[in-house]
Amino acid sequence: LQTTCPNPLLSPLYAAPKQSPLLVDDESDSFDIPNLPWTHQPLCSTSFSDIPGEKFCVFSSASYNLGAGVSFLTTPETAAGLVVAIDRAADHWLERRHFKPQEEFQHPDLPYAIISIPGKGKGVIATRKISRFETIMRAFPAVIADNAFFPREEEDEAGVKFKVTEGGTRKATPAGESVRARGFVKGRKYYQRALEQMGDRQRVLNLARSRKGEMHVLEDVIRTNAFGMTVNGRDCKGLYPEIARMNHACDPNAFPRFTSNDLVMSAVATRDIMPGEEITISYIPLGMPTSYRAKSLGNWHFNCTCALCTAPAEAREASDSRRERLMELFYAMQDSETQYDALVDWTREFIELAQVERLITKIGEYYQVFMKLYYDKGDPESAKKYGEAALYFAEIFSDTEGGFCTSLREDLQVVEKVLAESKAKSG
Ligand SMILES: C[S@@+](CC[C@H](N)C(=O)[O-])C[C@H]1O[C@@H](n2cnc3c(N)ncnc32)[C@H](O)[C@@H]1O
Repeated sequence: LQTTCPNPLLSPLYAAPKQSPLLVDDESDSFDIPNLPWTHQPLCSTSFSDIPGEKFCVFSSASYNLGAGVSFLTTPETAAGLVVAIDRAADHWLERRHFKPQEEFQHPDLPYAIISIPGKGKGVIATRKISRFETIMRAFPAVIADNAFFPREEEDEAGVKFKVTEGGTRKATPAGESVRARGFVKGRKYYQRALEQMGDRQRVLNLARSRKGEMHVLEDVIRTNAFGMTVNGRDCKGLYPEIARMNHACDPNAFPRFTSNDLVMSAVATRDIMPGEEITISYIPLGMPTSYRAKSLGNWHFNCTCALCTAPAEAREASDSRRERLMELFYAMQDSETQYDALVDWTREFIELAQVERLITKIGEYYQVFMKLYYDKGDPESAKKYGEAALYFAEIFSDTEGGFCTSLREDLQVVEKVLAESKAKSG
């Protein structure tokens, strides 16, 4: 009986760089060691966490990205894990030429320009034809902040206000005190520090704001412009100033793709884009009907004027009914009572509707589910077909080294093994 891990050093559990020389905080004697990118002593606090003693700090590198700089509001462990990714940004120096604090921007080597768009502030348009699946832009972060810096406030059925923390624990708020107000005050010092330590503040301060006056300017900019993302297993908001100029559309022609190994956020074209066409991304989950989208976009504090939301009622209703049917089919297909023949019919119907609704960036997700369904129904051939297609799209639109692609590759290996075994048996 083996009671200890045979090779503890290789276990991912042991990979956390607890004793790593890269792990520093406000109490470290020296953070000025050769491998560290930080240009300032971290500023830390234990008040952002419900876990006793857990620290969150501001880590900044003013020299990152040709002096544009970056600040991370995160734990010392996560910051230590980011050091290698920060270094990798150097590989992309050619694509960072456009990092200048201009409000409007065009460069002959880049396929887009940032211009004013009536009713939407600034926006990004194509300056030449961009082909489907082409990477339009690669953006580097100005700030990545853990969600612990953004307390949410919710009410229970009796109307009592709760602070919802990162770990999901709920704390009742003292009567009459606004948690949002407390959150703002607490974070203010750290946002200010993150801003001051950034090389190029204008790059961030020029960005759109939607809640003026209520909170620290950096928090407002982050809430208006940042992407939700997972970094080292933690939920964060990432501010990528150049890509943040892209406006929202409910049927967008681009998709933001985050790669964890270099912290780059790219915009990938989901279809051919013609010169002069606005380049858009979706700020909310794709494939939802109008009422859900309006509610979701309410959190972004603007009324959507995209082509789908302003389309004639007939077109919107037709799109809504296709989207509702897609959801209905997706649940029905996953019901354990579903027979194989029905699964085949519904898969065909589902794919046709998803094509009409142009949900190409969701295809990887859908096909992963289809792979599992066909595998469970004893059809590994079809499972393999959907698994391969899922991986093809996942590698275009998501992090090739991330969890989704990795699990797809592992699932495909299982399916291929089963197929090889059954072929060996029959042959
Ligand atoms: C992330 S910024 C996008 C860039 C922004 N237009 C700018 O000037 O920097 C988000 C803001 O852009 C505007 N916006 C984005 N998409 C829009 C849309 N579909 N309809 C109307 N306004 C939009 C809203 O003011 C929103 O708060």
